[in-house]
Amino acid sequence: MLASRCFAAPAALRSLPRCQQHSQQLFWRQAAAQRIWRSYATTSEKDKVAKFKGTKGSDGNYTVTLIEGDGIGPEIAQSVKNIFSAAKVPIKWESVDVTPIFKDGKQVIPDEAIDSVTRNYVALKGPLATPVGKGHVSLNLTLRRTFNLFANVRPCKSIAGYKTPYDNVDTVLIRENTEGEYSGIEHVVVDGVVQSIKLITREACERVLRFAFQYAQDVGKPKVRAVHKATIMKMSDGLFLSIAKEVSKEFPDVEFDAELLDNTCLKIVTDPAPYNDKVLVMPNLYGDILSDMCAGLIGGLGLTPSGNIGDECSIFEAVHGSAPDIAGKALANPTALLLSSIMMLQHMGLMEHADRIQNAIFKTLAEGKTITGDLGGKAKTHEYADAVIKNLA
Ligand SMILES: NC(=O)C1=CN([C@@H]2O[C@H](COP(=O)(O)OP(=O)(O)OC[C@H]3O[C@@H](n4cnc5c(N)ncnc54)[C@H](O)[C@@H]3O)[C@@H](O)[C@H]2O)C=CC1
Ligand SMILES: O=C(O)CCC(=O)C(=O)O
Ligand SMILES: [Mg+2]
Repeated sequence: MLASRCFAAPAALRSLPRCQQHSQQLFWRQAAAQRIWRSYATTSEKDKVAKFKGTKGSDGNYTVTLIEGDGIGPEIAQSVKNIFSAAKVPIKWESVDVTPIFKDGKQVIPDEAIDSVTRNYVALKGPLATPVGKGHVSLNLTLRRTFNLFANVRPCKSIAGYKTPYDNVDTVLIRENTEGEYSGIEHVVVDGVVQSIKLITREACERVLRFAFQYAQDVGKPKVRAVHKATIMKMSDGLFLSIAKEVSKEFPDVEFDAELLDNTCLKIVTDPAPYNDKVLVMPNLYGDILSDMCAGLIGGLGLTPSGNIGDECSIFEAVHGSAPDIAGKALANPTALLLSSIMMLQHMGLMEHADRIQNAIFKTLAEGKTITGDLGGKAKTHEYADAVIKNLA
């Protein structure tokens, strides 16, 4: 179905040489799915936006797509399901499998999965493993592009009661989520020489930067800082930076500055406190790396959530991957996926449920009696989830 949908790749891509366009075909074809415009003739703008934040069925439940994912995915997804069920959250999960299938000689995500997210607007996703080198392209990236989830919001906040070298980390990183170094446009120039293209477009920069300024305003962070390396990538990061300056003029109440990525890395691990009043916004790969680094400041990848936000659909997922080293052993910390599901509930406007579950998570972590191995505890994944359920009371 996807392959047959007509979708024009952006002009910036069409102008690339043929061989480079080719490696992008999967992404752009799947991006066609988010072009299946629905008719809003009878829907007001306000209703339209509300609709994208989940639709309530006649039984009072919202249907949310669930992609359990690989490795530790099913174990941590089970914790979320158990806790949501105990907390009587009005959500019905629609589980889908995104294992790529061959279609017209290409590997694509099954239509059922694409259709489910398109229909429900909101999804929770476990980690999806990407093979190193040869093999299918990242399904994480494919999903982000398919649904045009242009902003990846990655908050990272110290957990009360869990001691790390810093008690006061409160960073928010917003990562451009559809292009940049993740574009996957690579080819062999001659034997022994390969080229990888960092594609940056004005359109994608503008939308993520505008989102970052708006986000800062909405959550009361007074500053936005663009993190870049425009000293070296003068054209690509240079474009990102110059658009950041332009967009900043639309938000006179938000202070704007910029910092070189390597300097940010040094300064944030030396003292994260000066970053608490800022939203950091950056090209794709920088956000990927910096968000894992920030997770290290508060206790690791078991604790950091994220949201992939688009104009229509949104997919919430942990920052971490499939953790093959601990998969199937009930050692995984489900907190990161749980906090992602809290971001999802907040996005859907289900604030009371979000607060109640979040309080139970933080109480369980602060008590420190039933925490998982990554945090120095002995609890199995399900034992921690059971402790959270007890703390819902
Ligand atoms: N968004 C996604 O779905 C992501 C997928 N990946 C994929 O995951 C696979 C594995 O990648 P890695 O580099 O090993 O990164 P990873 O994030 O899966 O694991 C890194 C380290 O953190 C630990 N860890 C991660 N999550 C944890 C949790 N919830 N509880 C306790 N410990 C946890 C792991 O045991 C491992 O030691 C790769 O195939 C990669 O492509 C990686 C990052 C994000
Ligand atoms: O798709 C992948 O394999 C990696 C994704 C990733 O590391 C991330 O989104 O943070
Ligand atoms: Mg990553």
